Order: sequence, then structure tokens, then C-alpha cells
Amino acid sequence: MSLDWGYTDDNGPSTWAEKYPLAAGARQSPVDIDTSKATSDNSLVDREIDWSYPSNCSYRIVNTGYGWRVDTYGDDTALSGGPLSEVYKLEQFHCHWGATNDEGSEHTVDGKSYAAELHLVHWNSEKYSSFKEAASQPDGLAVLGVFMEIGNADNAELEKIISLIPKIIHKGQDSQASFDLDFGSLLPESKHYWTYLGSLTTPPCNECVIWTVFKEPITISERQLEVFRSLKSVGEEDAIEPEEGKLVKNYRPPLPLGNRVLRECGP
Ligand SMILES: Clc1ccc(Cc2nnn[n-]2)cc1
Ligand SMILES: [Zn+2]
Repeated sequence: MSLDWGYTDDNGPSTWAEKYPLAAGARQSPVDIDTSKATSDNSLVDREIDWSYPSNCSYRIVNTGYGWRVDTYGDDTALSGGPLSEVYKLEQFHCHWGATNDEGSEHTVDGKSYAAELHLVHWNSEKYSSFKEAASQPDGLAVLGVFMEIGNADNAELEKIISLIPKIIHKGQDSQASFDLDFGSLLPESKHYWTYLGSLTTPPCNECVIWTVFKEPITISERQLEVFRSLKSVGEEDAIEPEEGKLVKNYRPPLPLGNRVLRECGP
């Protein structure tokens, strides 16, 4: 069964607009962050971005066929301040990566790619009654983007996710694992970031995301990234060769910023 969309030459980002017209919109993500175009904005400094994630909010990890996704209980989570006018709740987090370490992030900075990019997806629970409703609104979602660069040491918190990957190698597999995660270790120390109005980076590419991309990367080891790449984009029942169907890349290349404003908080 051929996939509606994906990351191969046949169904990759350049083909998405054929079936998902929003993908051709003027408010698409990711973008290349041209640091010379970023404007400072005191209102971002006055209302510091703030988050709260209880360590026990993660309850399930699933292979979506496009990567791994950790589903979270949002009730006791909160993201506010910075570019956000309301309080957003954490819905899920996931990651994008490439076949080699010199690609993999979705956003780029002055043309530079990082090896991977972590996305924490939140929804505006003050204004909307569900994630689904929020995903159809221009201020419905808030995604935190965290660049990941290769480092020598394993990231200990990521290791808790890595250890579950062997249980979800095939598309559709999930592990109902309530696991304790210190989100502080999945976010950079610095709260400096860029922010702009964009979209989901996969179909249907809804233009509903207020993006916050942190300037400081976190580290991931080469071994850990290889484990991500061992995930398969096909189900266990799809008889394929062992090396086939590996999810070696799941990132969308940058789209034009166009006439959107790119703001920054911090040097
Ligand atoms: Cl619900 C949903 C759909 C697609 C994505 C993919 C994505 N969009 N922005 N970052 N990742 C995330 C959540
Ligand atoms: Zn994402």
C-alpha cells in the first residue's frame, strides 16, 4: 500500500501540495532562519517564555510510520509567555532527523542544518476545546523547536526514549510506558529563541502554529541517532528485507519566510 505522503522521491515534500493544498501556502514551516532578518521585540523580553511539565506526563510512545511520538497528558502542563497570549498545554513531542549528521533538522539557521530537531507540540486550551479544534486555528498550536547536535555523551533523558524504540520498530506499534522524563534535559539552558507564525511541517500542513525555535542546541550521541534511524516506516506484516523501510529521514526542507516577521528574544 503506497503512502499518501512521506519522505521518499515518490511521495516527499515536493509532492505534498498535490494532495494537501495547504502545503503550498504562504505561512508554511519550516523556514531558514536568516539571522540578519530577525528583529528584537521588547514585549518578548517583558513576558519571559515559561513552561511547566510534570515528569510523569508521558504515557505512550508510538511509531507513526514517520517517526516516534510520545503522547502526553496535558492537564498539568503549561506553556506561556513570549509570543503566546494564552496558556498552551503539551499534547505530544517527537523528533525529525536525517540520513547523515549534516542534515536532519527542519529549521535551518543561515543555511546550517543540525543533525535533528525535537518538537514539543502544544495547543491553546484557553481559547479552544480540543487539540483538533485548535489545529484548525491560526493561534491554535505552539511548537517548541529544539536543535540537536552530535555530542560525545549520550543524553540521559533521551536514553529513556531510546530504550523504548526496540519495542516500536514497526509502524503502528506502541508502548504504553508511563516513563519519568525530566523535560529540563530536553530543553536548552538558554531561553533565547526566534519566533514566527508557521504551520505543521507534515500534511495536512495546517497554518496554525506559533513557532518558538531555541537558539541553543541540545546534544544527542551518534549511537542514539542511529537508533532513531532503525525505526521502520512499514508495519510488521509488510514483508520486506531487513534493511528496507528504514526511517532514515523524516524532515521537510525549509519553505520561504516570505513577508512574515521573524522576531528574536536574546542575542
Ligand atoms: Cl498533530 C501534528 C501533526 C503533524 C505534526 C508534524 C509537525 N508539525 N510541526 N512540527 N512537527 C505535528 C503534530
Ligand atoms: Zn515536528
